[in-house]
Amino acid sequence: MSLRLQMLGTGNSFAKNYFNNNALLQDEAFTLLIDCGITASLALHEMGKTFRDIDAVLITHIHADHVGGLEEFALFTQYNCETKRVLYLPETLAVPLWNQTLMGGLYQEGVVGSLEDIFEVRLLTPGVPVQVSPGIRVELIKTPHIPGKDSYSIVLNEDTFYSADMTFRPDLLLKLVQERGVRRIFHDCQLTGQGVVHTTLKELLSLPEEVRRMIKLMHYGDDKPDFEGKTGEMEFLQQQLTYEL
Ligand SMILES: O=c1ccn([C@@H]2O[C@@H]3COP(=O)(O)O[C@H]3[C@H]2O)c(=O)[nH]1
Ligand SMILES: [Zn+2]
Ligand SMILES: [Zn+2]
Repeated sequence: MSLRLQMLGTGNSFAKNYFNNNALLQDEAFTLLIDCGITASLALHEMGKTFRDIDAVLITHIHADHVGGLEEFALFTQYNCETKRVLYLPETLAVPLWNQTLMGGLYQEGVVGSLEDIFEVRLLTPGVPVQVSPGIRVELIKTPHIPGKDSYSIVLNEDTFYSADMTFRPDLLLKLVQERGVRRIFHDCQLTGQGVVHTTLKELLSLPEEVRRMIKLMHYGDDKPDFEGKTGEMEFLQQQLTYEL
């Protein structure tokens, strides 16, 4: 079964030359959006798409470059689509996503009082795989990002790791490759500075060559052109390009 990945954007939260790091995953008849940042609708527009083309959205964590477009997504589907879209949500994010992010703009007395009034909410438990569509199976892994702010990376179809924003976890990456058979890694990559809330290029370059060859870099800054040819075996994911998985 063919599976295609198309990054709406590959930028970090302050990038101006790249859209937010959000992804489309498509099998024959299903389209999953992974994260929905501030620039999501504009990025989709550039791709000749709208939120109508999305069957489900999965949220990895609550930062504006990952959820800042959900209000527009919600209102668009509420008033332009016949069916509710599915919202795959890590169970610990359900309350904060509504109470701390979406309620302000979406609450409407007697009309919208919860996520369930807009989305078909399906809560995800880390470590419990869910078959989202015939060709897309997701399993969450809680990964470190910002203390006290849950963030979840994704194992896709047993062979692909899609990192959320996360700090360096070489032990996890090695375990995924050596014990779970992961063969492809899409990873958050901060090109300069210390890895306080992200994984740095320097840290990823410290991984064994076998693992580096599996990695494509994403969630990078506008300084990316300065690092072309300086990432070893790891390639930069290009936004809006379609990758056959
Ligand atoms: O303790 C903190 C919290 C946040 N930040 C910045 O805010 C950004 C939020 O989006 P992001 O997760 O893509 O990247 C984060 C960082 O750039 C930080 O540097 N240190
Ligand atoms: Zn981010
Ligand atoms: Zn983040």
